[in-house]
Amino acid sequence: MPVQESAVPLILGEGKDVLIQSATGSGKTLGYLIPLLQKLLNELESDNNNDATTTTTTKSSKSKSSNKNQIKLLILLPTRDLVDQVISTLNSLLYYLTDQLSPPLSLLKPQKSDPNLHSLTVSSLRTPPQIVVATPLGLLTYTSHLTLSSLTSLVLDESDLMLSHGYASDLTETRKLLPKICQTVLVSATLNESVKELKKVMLHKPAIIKVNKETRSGTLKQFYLPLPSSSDKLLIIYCFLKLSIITGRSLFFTSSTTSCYRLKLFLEQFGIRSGVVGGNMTGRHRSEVVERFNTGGFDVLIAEATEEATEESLDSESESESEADEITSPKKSSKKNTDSSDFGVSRGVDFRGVKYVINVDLPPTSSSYTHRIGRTARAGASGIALTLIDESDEGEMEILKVIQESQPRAEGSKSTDVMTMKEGEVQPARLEFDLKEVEGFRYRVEDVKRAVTKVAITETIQKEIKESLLNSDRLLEHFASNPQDRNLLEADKMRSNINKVQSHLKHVPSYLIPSGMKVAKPSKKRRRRSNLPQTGEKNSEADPLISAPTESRIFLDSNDGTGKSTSGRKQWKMKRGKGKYSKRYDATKFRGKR
Ligand SMILES: Nc1ncnc2c1ncn2[C@@H]1O[C@H](COP(=O)(O)OP(=O)(O)OP(=O)(O)O)[C@@H](O)[C@H]1O
Repeated sequence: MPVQESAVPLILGEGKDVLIQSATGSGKTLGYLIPLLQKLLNELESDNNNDATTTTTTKSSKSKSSNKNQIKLLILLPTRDLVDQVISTLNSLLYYLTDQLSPPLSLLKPQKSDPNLHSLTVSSLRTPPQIVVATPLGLLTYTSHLTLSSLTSLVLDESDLMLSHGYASDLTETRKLLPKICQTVLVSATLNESVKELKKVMLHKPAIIKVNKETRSGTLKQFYLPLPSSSDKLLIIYCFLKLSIITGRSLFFTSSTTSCYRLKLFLEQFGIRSGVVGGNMTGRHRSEVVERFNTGGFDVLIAEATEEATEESLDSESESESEADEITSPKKSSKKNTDSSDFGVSRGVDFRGVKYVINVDLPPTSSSYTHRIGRTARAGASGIALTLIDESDEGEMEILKVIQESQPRAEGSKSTDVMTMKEGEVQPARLEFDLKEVEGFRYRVEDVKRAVTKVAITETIQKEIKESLLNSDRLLEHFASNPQDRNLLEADKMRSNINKVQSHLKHVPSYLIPSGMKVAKPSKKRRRRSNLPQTGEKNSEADPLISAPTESRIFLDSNDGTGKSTSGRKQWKMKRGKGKYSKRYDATKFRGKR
């Protein structure tokens, strides 16, 4: 990966301070972790060699043990979710190094749901590990229990978000604890005022690594779909999922916890399993849901994008000229950290194999848009981003324009690509989809929408919170000594009025499927060749409630750049250059004949 090719020699070979600015999903995390871990191993080895050559044996053994128990590498991140993610990546990298390095320690501000976290962390700090991963606030919570005087490397990851999370004063405090010489790496996907601010204050004669989007090997195609009103969004989501226009792992971004659960309950009624990651959940619960999604537990993940309100004001801020020895937030009033502010999933979280990012609610800024769509097309893979827009809302249309200005033009693609786009087209490009094609589904969608009541949504949220508490490791001890609390929660969890799923809704009646989207019945010969089961077919023909076709009709079949579905015969002709797709085809002659 280009970012790693550049970062490793600069960080490890030249020992420079480095600013890494590269697109989402381009491999920045390993870009700094690998060289810094190697540097750490080199330091430990040289410390050990020095000890071996020291003459007094008593002295040497003392210093050996102390070297092993000093914090050498500190990684700061703006959210708890990112701290957990980096700890998990580190644990995999350190798998074969357990005899040389102790497990990394995370420092997080204790929350009400983690009453024992503080004492556990303090006891871990009695024999400090070499690597600490923390949020700035988490680090400052434990300063009286640790020393950073031996630190040799510091990383500020997702640094563009650091100041918008109100960490300016915390970072100023942290700087006071650092030794004078400490190699620092600043990492960000975007270069905004926060990053410039931090660069000025934290880096000394830095090398700058800027990897352009063009170096990405997979393609990220961006579309928007204007809808007459926001109430059409659920109709589109239902149709795209049920008609297999969207297949594979998809991430749906909404702007509130309620919209997350409304969508989840709505999809549930149609037999579509999904998971939610929202601000109402504990960090551990969120990590579990992400892990279940990453390992194929379900294909639809609905995420609440919470951190974007703070970014909004940042984006519009003009350049601030601050003194170079104090970190100030580019925002006029710095937002103070709260427990919920250090959560965010559209930034940095590594959702694996995401094929589609769907913005159910429009992100407020171009920067939050960039980060959301960066959850797909990661590590050289391809992906599609689709944003649903309420065209009656002028504000949304304005934001769309700003987003389009910020995004690269379409690269253009061959007919084999998932979705064809014209070279140089503005992105996100309009997806040509006629809502009339799916009008037949409106009745059932509206019916189900009515069934997803506010009460049902609130109960589901409460149920999730109870589930979170029941599964909490940290409350295990409490439940062991207070079983009545556990029983109360269990009983409460069962008392729910959430609507029962109606199994007939799982199926899509074939008479409702638009003709352009019906799968052509293959010939007998082709059926044999593709080993399709020849029995049981009668049933599906006789039953009007057959399941939807499993192939994507719009994204896969659209080769004419319009996004409209095309028939199988047209497909065949296009592929083989027959008929009007032949090079020798003369349109005037053809018209004459007719
Ligand atoms: N050299 C590599 N070969 C293959 N996969 C890689 C390589 N480096 C990183 N990856 C994978 O690429 C994905 C994206 O990497 P990473 O999370 O570091 O991206 P990022 O640039 O930090 O993105 P973001 O800005 O969204 O945080 C991860 O799943 C990671 O495991």
